[in-house]
Amino acid sequence: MNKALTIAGSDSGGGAGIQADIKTFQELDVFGMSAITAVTAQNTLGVQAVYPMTSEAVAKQIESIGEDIGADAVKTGMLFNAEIIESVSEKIKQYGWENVVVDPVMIAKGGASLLQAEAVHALIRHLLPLSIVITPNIPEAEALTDTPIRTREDKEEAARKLLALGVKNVVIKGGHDEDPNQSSDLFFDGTEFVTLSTKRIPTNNTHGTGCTFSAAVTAGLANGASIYEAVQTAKSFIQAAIKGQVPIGHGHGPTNHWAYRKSSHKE
Ligand SMILES: Nc1ncnc2c1ncn2[C@@H]1O[C@H](COP(=O)(O)OP(=O)(O)O)[C@@H](O)[C@H]1O
Ligand SMILES: Cc1ncc(COP(=O)(O)OP(=O)(O)O)c(N)n1
Repeated sequence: MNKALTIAGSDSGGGAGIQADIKTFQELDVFGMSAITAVTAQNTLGVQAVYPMTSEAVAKQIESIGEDIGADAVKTGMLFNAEIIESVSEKIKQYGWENVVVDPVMIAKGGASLLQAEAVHALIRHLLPLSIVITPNIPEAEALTDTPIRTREDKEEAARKLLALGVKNVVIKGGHDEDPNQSSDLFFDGTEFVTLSTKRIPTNNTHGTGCTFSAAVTAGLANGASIYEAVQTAKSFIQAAIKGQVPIGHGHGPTNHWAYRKSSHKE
């Protein structure tokens, strides 16, 4: 039984955060566990409110997993503030977890802040060096590296800068790219750049794509895949999930977490 822990925020609308992560773990045959960092009141229209947990409450949830069940892979998502980042980093070190996927969540699609601006430094200093792979979108990669990203060369430069910060592997996700035809993610392991491209699906129902993608990478690692294999499967998983979109609510609907299992959506 392979087990994965997500340390992230709750999305009441069910499309992103803890809910997206646990659904993705389940679909990829991994037993999902959670440590909740914040409760968001959220739906397809946006984030209406954020209620952060105390760093003690977050640490305690992680201890409950670490002292008893253990985890084959761990993912972090919304961490909200520097205190939570520091206590999560301490606990990851305490339990010796190495398969750590950091999705450096900063801003939700509707513009709500999911990470305080002053916490970016804590993320870089404490958490990024503990990760096996990080999965920023383009604005997050720009914020972490202070590099504007417009071209492929800019992406490569940002990826190099992230490795210089102590990151071992990075996937810069391409959902925010301007290419109308392809959605291309750039993988870099310090040696080779690999582009993973799929057809861009014209839809507004992309709420939770980043969470779902990084959760699928985490599930792959929990199942014993290599980092690159886990990223490849995650790319197929998110493509199927966007293609099989769930048109609910009045804004950006969520992706379909069971679509990958249904072969008709696989590419
Ligand atoms: N419209 C789309 N069609 C196909 N793939 C997409 C689309 N939007 C995002 N993706 C993919 O979804 C994943 C998450 O990317 P992105 O949207 O950039 O993350 P985030 O939700 O963190 O902003 C990436 O693999 C990206 O290529
Ligand atoms: C609780 C919570 N965590 C993370 C996010 C961001 O999710 P993401 O996958 O980046 O998708 P969008 O919000 O950008 O659609 C979130 N919204 N809520």
